[in-house]
Amino acid sequence: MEQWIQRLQELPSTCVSDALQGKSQMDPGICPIKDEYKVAGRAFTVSIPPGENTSVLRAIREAQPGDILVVDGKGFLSRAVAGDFIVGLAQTLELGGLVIDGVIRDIGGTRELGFPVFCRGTTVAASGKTGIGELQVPICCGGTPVQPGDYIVGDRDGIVVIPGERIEEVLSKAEERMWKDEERSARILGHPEAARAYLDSVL
Ligand SMILES: O=C([O-])CC(=O)C(=O)O
Ligand SMILES: [Mg+2]
Repeated sequence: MEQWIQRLQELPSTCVSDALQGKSQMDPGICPIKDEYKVAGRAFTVSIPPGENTSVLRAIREAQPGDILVVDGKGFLSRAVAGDFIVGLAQTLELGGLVIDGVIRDIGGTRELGFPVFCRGTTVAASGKTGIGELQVPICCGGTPVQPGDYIVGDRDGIVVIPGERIEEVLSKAEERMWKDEERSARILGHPEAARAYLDSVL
């Protein structure tokens, strides 16, 4: 695994967001189907027309292990981009996760798989299989541009997109932020005098 991805996996999405000055996050309507899910890795992008998911299968076949499939389903809420079978295929081929601007189905079975999926919710109806769609093109997912090869970090707080060429700089800033936050909390929280001194220093 790329050392960048290992470092990304250790980071809360909030620190990555701070490193990007609060920009580049997806719409908060795209949520993990289990609270504890986390995704961190390179984006493999998929663009599909509303209600059509053949290209998701093509993407699962083409993507590398660890890749995060980022699917622009145009926010369509009536047809499922995937269900427990398609998510199971992504898991079997060791992809890193699925981020969908759209909905899934078979939610019970999909949760049981233990594979990280982020989406806008569920529906009962399947998508069509006409074969239309594009892989590894620039897309917009949850209102945010995503290029093939950008990096994605997502958890219960939200999903952040890191432009591929900024990964090194953003990682360093986000790590520094995380260490500073941890040090500050350990020093101040639970210590009333330190808490008062902190408030006096910032107000
Ligand atoms: O077949 C589909 O399009 C969605 C589905 O139910 C599955 O993946 O299990
Ligand atoms: Mg199904």
